[in-house]
Amino acid sequence: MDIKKQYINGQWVEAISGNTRDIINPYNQEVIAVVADGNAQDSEKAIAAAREAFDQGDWPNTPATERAKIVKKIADLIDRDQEELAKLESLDTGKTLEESRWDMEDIAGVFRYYAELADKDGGEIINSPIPNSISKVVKEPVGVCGQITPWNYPLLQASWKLAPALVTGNTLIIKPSEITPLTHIKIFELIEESGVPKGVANLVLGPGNTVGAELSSHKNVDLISFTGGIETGKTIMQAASHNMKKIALELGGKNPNVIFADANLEVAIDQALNAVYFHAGQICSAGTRIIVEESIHDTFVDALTQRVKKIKLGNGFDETTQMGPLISEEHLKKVERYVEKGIKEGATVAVGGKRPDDAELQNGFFYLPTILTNCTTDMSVVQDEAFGPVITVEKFKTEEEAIKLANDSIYGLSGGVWTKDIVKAERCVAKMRMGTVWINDFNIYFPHAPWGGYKQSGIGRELGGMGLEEYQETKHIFHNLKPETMNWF
Ligand SMILES: NC(=O)c1ccc[n+]([C@@H]2O[C@H](COP(=O)([O-])OP(=O)(O)OC[C@H]3O[C@@H](n4cnc5c(N)ncnc54)[C@H](O)[C@@H]3O)[C@@H](O)[C@H]2O)c1
Ligand SMILES: C[N+](C)(C)CC=O
Repeated sequence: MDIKKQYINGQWVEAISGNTRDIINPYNQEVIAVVADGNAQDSEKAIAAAREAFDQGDWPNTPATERAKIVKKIADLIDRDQEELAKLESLDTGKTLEESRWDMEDIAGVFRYYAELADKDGGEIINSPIPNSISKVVKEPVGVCGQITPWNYPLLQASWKLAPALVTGNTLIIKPSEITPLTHIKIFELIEESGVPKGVANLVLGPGNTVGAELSSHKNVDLISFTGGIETGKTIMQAASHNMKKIALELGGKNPNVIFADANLEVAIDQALNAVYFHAGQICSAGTRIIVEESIHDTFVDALTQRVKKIKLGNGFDETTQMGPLISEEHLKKVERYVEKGIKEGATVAVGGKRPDDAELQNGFFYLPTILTNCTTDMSVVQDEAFGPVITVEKFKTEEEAIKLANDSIYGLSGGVWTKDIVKAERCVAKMRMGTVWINDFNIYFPHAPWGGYKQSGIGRELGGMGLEEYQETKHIFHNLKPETMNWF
């Protein structure tokens, strides 16, 4: 197999060490690609290229309209190569091809959205209180941006970082998860084809504790934008403090899905499945904490369980497959341990709770879609992010209790409320401490609305206007049109 390379300073290059890494299909453990496996030296080289492109190059001062044209071209190229990108994403992550196709549509939409937003903010004239002066506020790029992405939605999470960074005139180095680099490599072919100048966008491949750590700590990186787990987020925050770089952190979630007895139960049950079992629950905003009103608890759980029993596991490329594997053996074991601990703490397995027995699934990292009942908020299984296909069910009697349970978490990424009572719904979401709340829906996101977490789910916002501002500095320019001496000293 040809070695897939990094993209640094406009060149496709192997790792300086010459090291490579096998990329594994989580459905059957076959090697699907061999990629360069960089280390801190490769990061250093990419940072130097991005620094030079920012300090000496034209990109930061290129008119926003011109940058927007290039970013829009990237969107068009994504559309052109959508099927190839979707297949690579499914091979690499195990998610169904249908889900990857949705992701690719979303991704092109993100590039298009930011291309359209690029030239809309021309700054602001301030009504200066000082006579004979002009006071204005302009937005400028932050500088060299380090970007680190996770394995669950590799290219989608990258698009939330690449598109706003590019249209605002920054230069960047992105590092995908070492186990899912394939669509990042492909999009850099498209970035090259689109005409982004050399050095502006760089791709470094390799592990977090070398390549990622260097990006987070390096003095020549002005901003680090990270999507991944809380513990890694803390490490990155500490590393970023070395040169006080700006940070944007999109971290985990343990997302409550509150179901009132007066909800449209048919829809609530159907969407409760979608909220968790897409991509085998490996979604930061998965609605894994079902909090259901006691009077409908048994009916709700029975109906949900019947539907879960019918979920078809398999190869993401098979059109009948509804749920693919987990990402790795290590992650599968983590999910197993999490469920075992929940059972020891008193949870009951309503369905699933183990690996499937089917012969055809034994080479993949599969875990059955699972529902745990009799859960209480003090259990680790209710508090910790499983990042797998596992629902925990808690009961409530009053609205107040439901909100208290929903907020009882170190996380604050997202949550949902199901009820036909619109006043009650608005009352609840006003009290829910999360960055995104859905009423009578779950897991909806689009480029126009901000995404990010309260509490330990993160710092900052991606998407929307706020996602653009993350990549901008704000400068106040005061111009004295009639300078005069004061003769104070
Ligand atoms: N909030 C969101 O929008 C969002 C979206 C997707 C995933 N996530 C979260 O991501 C997590 C799953 O992803 P993961 O397992 O890839 O997360 P992770 O934290 O293990 O890894 C994420 C990235 O960080 C890198 N990394 C690891 N150690 C590092 C270090 N010391 N310094 C710098 N970089 C380092 C990894 O190589 C990878 O590229 C879950 O917690 C999930 O909730 C959040
Ligand atoms: C943000 N989202 C839902 C696309 C992916 C989270 O893992």
